[in-house]
Amino acid sequence: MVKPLFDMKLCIDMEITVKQMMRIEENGHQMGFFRKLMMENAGAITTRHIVEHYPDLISKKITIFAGLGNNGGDAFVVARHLAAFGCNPTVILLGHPDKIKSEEARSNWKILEKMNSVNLILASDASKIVSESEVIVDGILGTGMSGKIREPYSSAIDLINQSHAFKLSVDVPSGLDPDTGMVHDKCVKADITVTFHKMKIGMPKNQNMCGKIMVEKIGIPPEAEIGILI
Ligand SMILES: NC(=O)C1=CN([C@@H]2O[C@H](COP(=O)(O)OP(=O)(O)OC[C@H]3O[C@@H](n4cnc5c(N)ncnc54)[C@H](O)[C@@H]3O)[C@@H](O)[C@H]2O)[C@H](O)CC1
Ligand SMILES: [K+]
Repeated sequence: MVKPLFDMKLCIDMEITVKQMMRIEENGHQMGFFRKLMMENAGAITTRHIVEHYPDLISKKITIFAGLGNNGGDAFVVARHLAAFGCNPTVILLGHPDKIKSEEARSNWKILEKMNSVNLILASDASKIVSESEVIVDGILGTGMSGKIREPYSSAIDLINQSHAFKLSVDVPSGLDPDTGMVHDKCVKADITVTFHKMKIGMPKNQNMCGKIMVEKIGIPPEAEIGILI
C-alpha cells in the first residue's frame, strides 16, 4: 500500500531528536540502505560544501579531525572525496585505529591507509598542524556524544577553537547536545555545520556554535520514518 504523498510532505522540514534519527537510520539499514551507503553520501555532500566554499581548495591546507565513531567515519569519507578533488588533506585520528567502533567506519579508514594523497596522523601533538591549517573539518563527535568531553577529544576541540581556520562540523558541532542545543562542557564553534537527513531539534537553538546550518538528504527512504515520524 503506497502511503499518500501528503504524509511524507508533512514531515519533510521537521526537526528530530537523536533517538528518532537513530531509529530512522536503523529502519533504513534494515530496508537495505546500509549505513555504509549513508556514510558515503554524508561524506560526499559534506565535501561538496567545502569545495563550493573554496573554489581554490587545492591550494588550501586542510586538516580533518576524526573520532572513533561514525562521525569520524563520515570524516574519513570527506578525506577521500577531497583527495579526488586534488587536495592533500591531513586526517588526525583521535585514538588508535583498532578502536574504530563500526565496520563501516573501519572500512573507510582502511581505504585511507592505501592512499598516498591523504596524510594520516594518529593522535599526537596536532598543534603545529592546526596552526598551519586553513580549513578544519570537525568529525570528532556527532549524535553519539554523551557527558563530559574526554581526552583526547577535549584538547582537540580547544585546538580547533583556537584556530583562525574555516571550520566545518560534520552533522553536529562536536560537544553540542543535538537535542537541547546546550554545551554541557565544550564545543567546536563552527562556521558551517552540515547535518544529515533532518535538522536535529537542538541545533537551531545554538546558531552561535553551529554557524550556518545545511540540512542534507543522504538517501534514506522516507518510508524509514514510518512509525517514527509518520
Ligand atoms: N544520521 C544518519 O543517518 C547517519 C549518521 N552518521 C554519522 O554517525 C554519527 C553518529 O555516530 P556514533 O558512532 O553513534 O557516535 P559519534 O561518532 O558521534 O561518537 C561516538 C564516539 O565518541 C565517543 N564519545 C561519546 N561521548 C564522548 C565524550 N563525551 N567524550 C569523548 N568521547 C566520547 C564514543 O565512545 C564513540 O567512540 C552521526 O553524528 C553522523 O555523523 C553515519 O555516517 C550514517 C548516517
Ligand atoms: K562533529
